[in-house]
Amino acid sequence: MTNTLRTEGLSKQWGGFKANTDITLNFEPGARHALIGPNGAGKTTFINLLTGGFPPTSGAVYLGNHDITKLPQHERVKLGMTRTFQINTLFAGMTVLESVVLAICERRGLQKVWWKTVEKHDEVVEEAMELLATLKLTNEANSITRSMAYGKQRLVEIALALATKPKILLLDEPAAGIPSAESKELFEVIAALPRDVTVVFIEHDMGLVFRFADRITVLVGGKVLTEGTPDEIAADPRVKEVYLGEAEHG
Ligand SMILES: Nc1ncnc2c1ncn2[C@@H]1O[C@H](COP(=O)(O)OP(=O)(O)OP(=O)(O)O)[C@@H](O)[C@H]1O
Repeated sequence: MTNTLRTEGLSKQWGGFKANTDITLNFEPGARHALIGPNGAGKTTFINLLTGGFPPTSGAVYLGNHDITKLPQHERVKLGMTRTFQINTLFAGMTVLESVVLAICERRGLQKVWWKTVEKHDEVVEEAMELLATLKLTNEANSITRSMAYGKQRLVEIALALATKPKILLLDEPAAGIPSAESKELFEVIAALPRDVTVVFIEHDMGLVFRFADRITVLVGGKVLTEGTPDEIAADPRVKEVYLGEAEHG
């Protein structure tokens, strides 16, 4: 499958410290794939290796038939893999619609001409409104992003990532710092995204993970402990041990 993301023997070492060791994983197209594990397990490091935040010490990342291990982040985005970024000060002061229009123009290479070509402008606004509808943000189209609830701001970040038309969307704790009612709503929207987008996400809230993931990978000490369906993971005594041990120490 051209949309399959996979890694082979991916490792990252900081000096003598092994943050990721020999991670070989397959992300099925359309999956809602959660990465879980205790603090410091190497989840964010792994996402950074996938997106090109920094290079691996060894191993490879493939998107379909492309070996993307050495590609910079923007090239990976062009091939269909993107992550969310915190809304920067420029986007925070704009309306939701303006931000998404700008992101779509960027993808279409229209950033220098869009305000001149009314016809294209209409097309872009239409695409932006469709995207906002997918994310249940239609009513917020004209709101200034920074004035919105945090849960809605996270959705705007996802809208900006989706404006690049990704096949793979990577989310590092999308619900961090938002009230639980809003995070459930956020995950409902994420779960309902079109199935042509594979979603890989890190999440600490096990309620959300088991409700919304269809595959789960457990990382411990930088290595894959196990991988499977939510039922398989819930029944795995090694996983219980890791989380019970963490609870006892915490
Ligand atoms: N740039 C870096 N230099 C040195 N060590 C790093 C660097 N980035 C991460 N680490 C270390 O690698 C380990 C894994 O960190 P990482 O952030 O990937 O874990 P995590 O599973 O995402 O943790 P959390 O759930 O707490 O966010 C940690 O011990 C961290 O201190």
